[in-house]
Amino acid sequence: MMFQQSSRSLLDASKKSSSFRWTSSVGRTFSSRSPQDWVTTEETDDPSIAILKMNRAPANTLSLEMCTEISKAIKELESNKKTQAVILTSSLPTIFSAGLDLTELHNPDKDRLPAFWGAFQQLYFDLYGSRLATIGAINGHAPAAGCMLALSCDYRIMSKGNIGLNESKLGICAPPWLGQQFIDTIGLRKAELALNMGTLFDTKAALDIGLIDEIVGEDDVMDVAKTRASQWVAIPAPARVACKELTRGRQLNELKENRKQDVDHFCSFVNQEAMQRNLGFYFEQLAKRKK
Ligand SMILES: CCCCCC/C=C\CC(=O)SCCNC(=O)CCNC(=O)[C@H](O)C(C)(C)COP(=O)(O)OP(=O)(O)OC[C@H]1O[C@@H](n2cnc3c(N)ncnc32)[C@H](O)[C@@H]1OP(=O)(O)O
Repeated sequence: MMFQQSSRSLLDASKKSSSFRWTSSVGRTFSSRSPQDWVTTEETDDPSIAILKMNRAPANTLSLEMCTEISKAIKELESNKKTQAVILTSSLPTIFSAGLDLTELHNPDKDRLPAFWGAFQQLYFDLYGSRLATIGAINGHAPAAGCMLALSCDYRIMSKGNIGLNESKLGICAPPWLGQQFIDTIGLRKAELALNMGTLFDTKAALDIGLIDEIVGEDDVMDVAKTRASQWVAIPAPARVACKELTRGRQLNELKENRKQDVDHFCSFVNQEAMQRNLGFYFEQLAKRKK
């Protein structure tokens, strides 16, 4: 049953014909429903627990609009006093989120690039710093910025796919605040190895390294997520929020104070010729992989 939505319901969306088409910088055409349909919220039988689903086929990649829609949905859920927990998941069969939309990074629109990075920063603030208990129901691949979404949750369950920060394989490095989330979660030495090698972990390895908290069967993901959400909601909210402030406040404030420098650094880094060559090569390989 749908309730307070970031926009229209999935049912409404399915009645609409495809309304969004664009051509990527390597000439592939994407088509999708409009951005308002990329994120939907649903209620559960417990009014304190909501579900936030990412529905941006084919890979739930994070474009400027996708980041904005997820942020908007979190804010809308937070504005309802009854809501205490959100389960973040994907409606796609094998992908949680494939990370940043590479069409934003490759041959970028120079005016749009800072706004894009600002929206990604904002998503980090909204999810990592949410007053809600956040349960990541990771039901597919979660590389790079997809892993950021997972790391920003309070508790992570995963059924299938690979997860990690593979940026080095693209010739780039995760920003300091994302790297820090990774270090804070799995520890410095393991993060150092994984960041350098661009390692993506399967569920077993991710559990072993502490990147996820639990492996669950594919059919059990939502049931387990709801059970875990109930356990988090059972903790008095002020204590829960204070614990989050204790463990995440410093990192959030650090980026808040350095937002502009972080945007500038990102834009100049991405605009370098060598970076564009690396990204173009990686993107081409991705497109060719299936063929
Ligand atoms: C200071 C500098 C800071 C830099 C910023 C650092 C922060 C974050 C960086 C990122 O997030 S960069 C993105 C990293 N993501 C990846 O490397 C994942 C790439 N994708 C894959 O490996 C695979 O798609 C998958 C996730 C393993 C799924 O594989 P599957 O075989 O199931 O699906 P595909 O056919 O490969 O994909 C479907 C469709 O989506 C397109 N696509 C996938 N990922 C992206 C992406 N990140 N951006 C844009 N498009 C993507 C893929 O090409 C396919 O397109 P079509 O061929 O169907 O047109």
